[in-house]
Amino acid sequence: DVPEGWERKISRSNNKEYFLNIYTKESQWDMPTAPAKQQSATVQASHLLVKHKDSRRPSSWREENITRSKEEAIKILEGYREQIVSGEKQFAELASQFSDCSSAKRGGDLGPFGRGQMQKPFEDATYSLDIGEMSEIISTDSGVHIILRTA
Ligand SMILES: N=C(N)NCCC[C@H](NC(=O)[C@@H]1CCC/C1=C\[C@H](COP(=O)(O)O)NC(=O)[C@@H](N)Cc1ccccc1)C(N)=O
Repeated sequence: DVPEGWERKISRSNNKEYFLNIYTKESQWDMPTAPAKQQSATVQASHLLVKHKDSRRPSSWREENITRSKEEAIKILEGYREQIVSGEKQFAELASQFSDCSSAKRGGDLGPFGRGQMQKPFEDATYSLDIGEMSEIISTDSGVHIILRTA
């Protein structure tokens, strides 16, 4: 039968058998060969990035040549963070309007990612958030970010 922690399911879309990890709710087509992991290897997050003149790439879909200082970027981001915390604005609304990352087109959503994919300060901040929690302002070579962990 299936190793511990897995459940055999039938896909409603193609009637094929698949396997569900009962802990992480992740699913896979292949027959599992080991007991189900109790922690998901990936996380999902959205972010709002404000770049500055010292960013590794001081340019974005919003602004061809970004010249603001890092201090200015932090002040701007603090303003957005306050609007989100107060409930005045939704994270995705501000990210889609103001984020200097191409993920702005998806309300800031970066999709799922595992360790080793994002810059370390970004990865560590995301992994230390609970699902639904928003980070303080964090700094990477890309600029300054606020992160909302979504999965
Ligand atoms: N899903 C992935 N693995 N994509 C590769 C991520 C590379 C990674 N990126 C970062 O760590 C920072 C934090 C989040 C976004 C980001 C930077 C930049 C913006 O900064 P810039 O590079 O101009 O300095 N946005 C991106 O990369 C976007 N493709 C992210 C994205 C956009 C739309 C959909 C999915 C992902 C890195 N190791 O540099």
